Amino acid sequence: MKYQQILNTIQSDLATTPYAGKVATYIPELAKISPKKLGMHLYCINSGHYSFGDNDERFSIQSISKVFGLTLAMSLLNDELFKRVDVEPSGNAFNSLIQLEYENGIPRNPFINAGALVISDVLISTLKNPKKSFLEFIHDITGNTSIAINQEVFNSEKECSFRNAALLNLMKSFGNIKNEIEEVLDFYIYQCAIEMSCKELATAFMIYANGGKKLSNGQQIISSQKTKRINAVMQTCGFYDEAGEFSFRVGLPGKSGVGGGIAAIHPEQYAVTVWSPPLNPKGNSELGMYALERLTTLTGFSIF
Ligand SMILES: NC(=O)CC[C@H](N)C(=O)O
Repeated sequence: MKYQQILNTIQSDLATTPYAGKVATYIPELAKISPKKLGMHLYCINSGHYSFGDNDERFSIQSISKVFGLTLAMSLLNDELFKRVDVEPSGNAFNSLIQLEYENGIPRNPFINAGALVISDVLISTLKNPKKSFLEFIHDITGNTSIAINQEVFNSEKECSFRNAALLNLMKSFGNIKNEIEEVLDFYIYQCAIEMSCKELATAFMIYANGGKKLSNGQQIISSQKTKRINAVMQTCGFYDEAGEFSFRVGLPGKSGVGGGIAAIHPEQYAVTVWSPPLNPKGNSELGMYALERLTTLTGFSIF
């Protein structure tokens, strides 16, 4: 089967697949999104773009932004970064506080909230204007300068980020947050409030499939050695306490967000994104995971 045919098959499979997932409500603004939204975009190195559904509609990327934060931090710093955040799967929920207490404020990995908050802290210490640099980084890797944050989602999360504030306070008590808690929280929530479509996200994630280089012009955004490491962390930690299940069913490095998006890559082959807002109990898009499982099954193409 050709790729577009495979995507069409997945689209019709999904239309009849029952789901139990629920749209995220703990950020009130996200609760307004229709659970019926569904889009998928496959961007192949050799043969270009394939898609279906709402693949051009922008949604809140939420925790998918953690991959961009890590990339930016790794492009600015070397191994000293990993003294402040580890690279082990957590086996816990994305916003859990538990391990931090007995692991001296060092988060398990950069893709749980605690780890992404440390990365935000590092970026604030390193960059003059972190919000601007973060957005410019996304503009650069997508070639699209219209990508921006959704102000309502930003305001909405700011009003209810008690848990992230708790994580920051706990880590600061261990000396692992250097800047003001309010400033780190504000920058972290800003990243999460960025909106991108499946197509834009697949274009951004192409750098991880393409050895750290932009496909459009060959520009090296991050070294191939660092790209290997980012992909390894996506494989082992991209889905919180469901990282094993995602590897088992899909077999690709990837990252999810509570906006219902998932971005994944196959090194040297493709970047793929899917958006379906209803989340399973672990906070990952239920139909999104199923769509990607179908993709690697129908193409016979996973990293395993
Ligand atoms: N898993 C996610 O997408 C969580 C991101 C969200 N902004 C939070 O901090 O709770």
